[in-house]
Amino acid sequence: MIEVQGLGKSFTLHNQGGAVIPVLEGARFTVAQGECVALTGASGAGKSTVMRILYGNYLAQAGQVMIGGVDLTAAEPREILALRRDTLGYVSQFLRVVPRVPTLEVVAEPCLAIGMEESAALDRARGLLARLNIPERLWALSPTTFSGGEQQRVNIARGFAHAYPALLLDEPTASLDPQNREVVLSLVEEAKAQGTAIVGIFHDAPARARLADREIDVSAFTPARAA
Ligand SMILES: Nc1ncnc2c1ncn2[C@@H]1O[C@H](COP(=O)(O)OP(=O)(O)OP(=O)(O)O)[C@@H](O)[C@H]1O
Repeated sequence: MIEVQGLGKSFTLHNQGGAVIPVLEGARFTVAQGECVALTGASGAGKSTVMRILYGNYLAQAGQVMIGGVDLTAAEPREILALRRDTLGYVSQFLRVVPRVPTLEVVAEPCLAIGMEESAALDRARGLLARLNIPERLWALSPTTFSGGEQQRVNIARGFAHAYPALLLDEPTASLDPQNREVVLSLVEEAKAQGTAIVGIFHDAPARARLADREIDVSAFTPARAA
């Protein structure tokens, strides 16, 4: 489902004399349907950079990233948007929403975007919000004023609304209480069971041990630095 080959990435700091920071070289891995792969490696090794390349936010200088038949290193912006709508989900700790849109619509939106009937999309959103313990009195309000933990849970509900074939998880259990952490772990397990290919960063080591079938240490892809 996800195939990374010969991936290379460096950053050029144009406002700092054009300094070049090489981060990845020759990165390669694959993630099959129903498999969860955890990215590991010390801080600064490049975990977030790999995730951003996989989501099409950063462009790689070398290599290929195939997700659901689309090569992200060569795709047009509209192809990336279509991939994100249909195939590739991303759950981070942080919610980014349009102000004034009610929570229920925020969560239902990915299902509406793929053409699901409105009543089914709203049912799905209600089910996820209830499961993630967002009080029903909040569903008609915009999540912009919610607490950090509530926003994180709304974001998770939105990320799991549509059963994406591929899913990127950036610390999905960070700062959750034990009960909601357990709900999120179950959602990830259900997605795996449905065949979703998952790449995640989990600083929560017990969560990583439970969910990940394999770990990939991205420091193996650090370019050899000239002495
Ligand atoms: N937009 C950017 N511009 C310049 N350098 C960047 C950029 N993004 C990442 N880097 C550099 O790439 C390297 C890898 O960073 P990255 O955030 O991917 O590491 P990480 O493994 O996710 O670290 P952490 O566990 O601390 O989040 C770092 O040296 C960082 O400074």
